[in-house]
Amino acid sequence: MLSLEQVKQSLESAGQSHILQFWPELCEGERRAFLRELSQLDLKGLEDHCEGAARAAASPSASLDLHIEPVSPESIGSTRKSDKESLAVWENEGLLQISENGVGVLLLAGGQGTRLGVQYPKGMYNVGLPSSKTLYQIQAERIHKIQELADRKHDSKCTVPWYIMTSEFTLAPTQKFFKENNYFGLEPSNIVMFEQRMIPAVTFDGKVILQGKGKIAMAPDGNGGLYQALVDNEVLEDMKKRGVEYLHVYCVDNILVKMADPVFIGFCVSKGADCGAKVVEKAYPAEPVGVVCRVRGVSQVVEYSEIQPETAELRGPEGELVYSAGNICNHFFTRAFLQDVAETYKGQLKQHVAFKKVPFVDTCGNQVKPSKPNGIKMEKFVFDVFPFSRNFVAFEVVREDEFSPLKNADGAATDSPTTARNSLLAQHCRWATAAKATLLDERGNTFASTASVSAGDNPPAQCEISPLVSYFGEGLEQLLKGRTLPTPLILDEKQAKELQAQSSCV
Ligand SMILES: CC(=O)N[C@H]1[C@@H](OP(=O)(O)OP(=O)(O)OC[C@H]2O[C@@H](n3ccc(=O)[nH]c3=O)[C@H](O)[C@@H]2O)O[C@H](CO)[C@@H](O)[C@@H]1O
Repeated sequence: MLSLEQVKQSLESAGQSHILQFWPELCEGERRAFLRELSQLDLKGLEDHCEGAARAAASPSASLDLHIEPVSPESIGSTRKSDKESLAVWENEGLLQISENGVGVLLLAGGQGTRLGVQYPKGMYNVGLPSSKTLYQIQAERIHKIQELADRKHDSKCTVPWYIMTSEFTLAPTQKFFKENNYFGLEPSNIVMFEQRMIPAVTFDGKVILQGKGKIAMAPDGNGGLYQALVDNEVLEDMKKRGVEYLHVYCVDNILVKMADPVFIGFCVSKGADCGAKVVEKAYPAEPVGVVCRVRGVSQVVEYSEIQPETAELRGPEGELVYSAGNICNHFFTRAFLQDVAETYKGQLKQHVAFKKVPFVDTCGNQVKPSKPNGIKMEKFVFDVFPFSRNFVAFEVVREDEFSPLKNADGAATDSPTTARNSLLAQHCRWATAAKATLLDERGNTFASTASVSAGDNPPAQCEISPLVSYFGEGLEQLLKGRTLPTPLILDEKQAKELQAQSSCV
């Protein structure tokens, strides 16, 4: 820990002496805690950070819209447009890589979930499924299942390690939650949690904001903080030790996420890609998803907060959106590419500016909750490494099968707990129907399968299939074919065993 004198000098030379203005009022314990916090700050980089933020506030970066063009449809792989044989080849390739311990998954879970409005990590959220499973549990069970599918196919005993990037806000509660839930049956040594860095929020004129008299307003450095965090926590070394060559990076809130999706992994590997992104067709111009496109000829994502509405609304001759490749925050990276980023490109990542309402103490020491933005948070984005890729590929998937994010609290028309729950249940109904089962509602009427995702729609049948039973709908016909099943139905491992036993008796 630095001395008060050392910290004082550094703050003075960075033009930030106001940070210690309430020092005389702090008690001994508060002083110690504050000094510890300040010692951990990158005091050398503080001046640059504050000046950069002030510059960005004064002249927001020019829009990229003048230089963007869509990715050509031929350069996007697609589950919808590919024949069954190609899909099977990719799936086999992916399962092979998984069976050889070559694939890991990395969860971005450092965000604060402000829009959802909960005080705990989003992964702990229960969207109200019949099983009451949380997002973390669903994801853990998908890892279990994909390991099992790869093992069964290749007679292996593989591991898909789960890397979880957290932040100061989410690390402790996530660790506690996993421990309390016995790591959802996964081997704890195969779950690697690590923390991303935090950076100070700054006023428009470049002064660090004090959240309390002895506390700086800090925020995680964006999901692009991943690359620094990989270095800080020696994650690439851990991957190397385990033989992990391919990483599937994904965000916490998509209830339909296919962890280590063998089709996606296999597609990227067979194309020799070092970097890839799954996309879905955008639902409407203002949908809050980034778009995969080309800027000055180079593939990248333009974030929804940075594209001009006129550009987002552009339509082609058939009425389709010109910029329709919606980023679902599911990325593929080779370890070699991540190593290059860590060694060469990490420092070149763009800083994105977000204007936020940051609670602060005013000069008289009063706590203020601003009603309009008063501060700047600088963030890096995970996809900003795409331009450094030598072979970037995009892969289009079907929204109903793969994308239903939880962003907003209930009451919102989209991306809420209700829409997430309905998307999963609707998918499971489709699987059950495809496996030739008939589902009955409480009055004994037959349910039609649906792709419902809108909050206003009728809820689909309460049919939930545990990921431990089926990962993408496989293996259900032998359990369900020809059966008429009442709902609510939770098809978990126990029930699957019973159905299996009944089928073998027939
Ligand atoms: C920058 C980015 O990726 N934007 C994507 C993100 O937007 P969106 O704005 O929805 O991104 P979120 O703020 O939800 O963050 C995405 C993920 O990153 C994590 N996180 C966020 C901030 C942070 O400092 N650390 C951290 O780990 C979150 O926990 C979450 O898992 O998801 C959308 C799809 O749902 C995409 O269309 C957007 O292009």
